[in-house]
Amino acid sequence: MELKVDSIDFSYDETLVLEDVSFELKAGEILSIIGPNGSGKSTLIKCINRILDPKKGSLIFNGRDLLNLTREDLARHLGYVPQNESRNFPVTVFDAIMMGRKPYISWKPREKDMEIVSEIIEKLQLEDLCLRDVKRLSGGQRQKVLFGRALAQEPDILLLDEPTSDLDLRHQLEVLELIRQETSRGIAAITAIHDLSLASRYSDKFIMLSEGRVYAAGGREILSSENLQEVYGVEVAVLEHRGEKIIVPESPIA
Ligand SMILES: Nc1ncnc2c1ncn2[C@@H]1O[C@H](COP(=O)(O)OP(=O)(O)OP(=O)(O)O)[C@@H](O)[C@H]1O
Repeated sequence: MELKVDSIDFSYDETLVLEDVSFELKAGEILSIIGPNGSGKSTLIKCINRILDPKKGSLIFNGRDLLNLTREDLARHLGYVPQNESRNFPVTVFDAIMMGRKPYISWKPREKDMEIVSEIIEKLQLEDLCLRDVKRLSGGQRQKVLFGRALAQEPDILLLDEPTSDLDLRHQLEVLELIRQETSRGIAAITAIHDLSLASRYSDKFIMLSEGRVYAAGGREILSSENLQEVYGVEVAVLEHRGEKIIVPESPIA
């Protein structure tokens, strides 16, 4: 698996919100997109998932232009977890996760689809909720269901837009551990994330966006107090705890 994003631009109407964004991703890697509110993280994820079409540049997946893939192909290769999603029709947790199998089902789920969905429900410890309407879940429970639906797609790349924003400490770790487990089995993940300490712990590489441009890209070394101060406009202390970086925001820069 290889994804090459080369020099993409995107604008909503006339306003350019992504400019000249490039990066590469390989099987097994977790890439975190970081940057302040409005810097373009969700827009970039939506461009990769083809919800939005970049105005310029290319997205090459395993040597093929992503623009040439059918919706069904895309859904077999890319599993998207949106920041939030509101549905107007009732659907149970089980059925919501089964929706991830849609690209593989001709008219009704097979035994294998049922098994995959049941395994995911167990992995995410959603057994007690599996017949509950998704609308009657807490924000964090709903976020886990969206993650489960993406896993059910058995994608090559998981695209996760703030997958832990509604989760408590325990569930944040559980979901990030699951992402790591999945990537250790050969898929890749791209995650937009605000928690820089968690990002540091669980990511192999980073792109730091500032006003739609890549301000810095690379490994943990880009999480320096200089870069973070410049991009987020706050004084930041970068501490070490058991070999991991802990990012502590101290005070806004006047
Ligand atoms: N549908 C839209 N129409 C017009 N402008 C939009 C739209 N969606 C986002 N934008 C603008 O595009 C820019 C990038 O937004 P985006 O949601 O990608 O940022 P983000 O980094 O994901 O932010 P956050 O951390 O707040 O989720 C922002 O200036 C935002 O106001």
